[in-house]
Amino acid sequence: MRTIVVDAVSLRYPDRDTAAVDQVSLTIEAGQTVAFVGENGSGKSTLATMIATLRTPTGGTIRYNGRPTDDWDTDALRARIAVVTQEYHKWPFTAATNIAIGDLDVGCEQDRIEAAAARAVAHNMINELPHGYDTLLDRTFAGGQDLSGGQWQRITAARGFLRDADLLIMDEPSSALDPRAEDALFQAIRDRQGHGITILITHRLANVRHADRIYVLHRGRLVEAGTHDDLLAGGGRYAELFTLQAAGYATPVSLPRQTATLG
Ligand SMILES: Nc1ncnc2c1ncn2[C@@H]1O[C@H](COP(=O)(O)OP(=O)(O)OP(=O)(O)O)[C@@H](O)[C@H]1O
Repeated sequence: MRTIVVDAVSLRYPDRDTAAVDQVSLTIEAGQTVAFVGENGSGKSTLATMIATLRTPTGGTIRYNGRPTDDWDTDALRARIAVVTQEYHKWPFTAATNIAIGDLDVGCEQDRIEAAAARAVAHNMINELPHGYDTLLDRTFAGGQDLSGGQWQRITAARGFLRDADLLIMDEPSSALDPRAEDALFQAIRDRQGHGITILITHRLANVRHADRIYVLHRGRLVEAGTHDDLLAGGGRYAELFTLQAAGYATPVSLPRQTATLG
């Protein structure tokens, strides 16, 4: 994929008075990692799902390599796109099948599944399950096992890496991950930089510093765009949100002087 052009794209949900995404224009070049940031409800996921061809804009056009999405064979286009969201499905199949679920029609070798799991910090965790990759991830079956939220999120991220897609969209991929897993996942996302296009949506702004371009959305509109350094220097909304979050981490932790008495 050489370019994705988003040209004055809008989307208004049928039951809403205002547009969730309002006349947004941006261009993503081959190999770029870009981030969509902004407060809750600012339109990040809606914009990403339109770019992933999962929703149709109510205004404007999206072009892949210069051709509007309508001119593409939808299945062929979607086969080049992988989307990881917070709302994942838990399939009552093995760990391996849960990772390969979107690509079963093309067949997946075990080593590819394991490589994707490793990038998603899931490989060791799966190996520790009673039957490794063959463990059934559903407790209602004999020998089956459920996973924690963070473990499921790793399986979901592995689904995204498996396809080695031209475009990978990661929408809050780390909300349930522990700090070590989160750091490793974002390193794997950074490793794509210069190869495929990655769109990253996250509220943890420390993780978007390396993005080639950061797009800031507010009430559906694109209000700022630039690198982390550009946006910090600009002193706008991104700088405000980043500084607010960084201050939370910089504050020294003061332990309470007295231990609360239980009972
Ligand atoms: N299926 C839907 N039907 C109606 N309105 C929706 C739907 N999905 C989202 N919205 C509305 O569209 C707006 C943008 O939502 P969206 O999920 O794109 O924001 P977001 O920036 O991704 O938010 P968050 O940070 O909370 O994930 C919000 O006002 C939301 O309430």
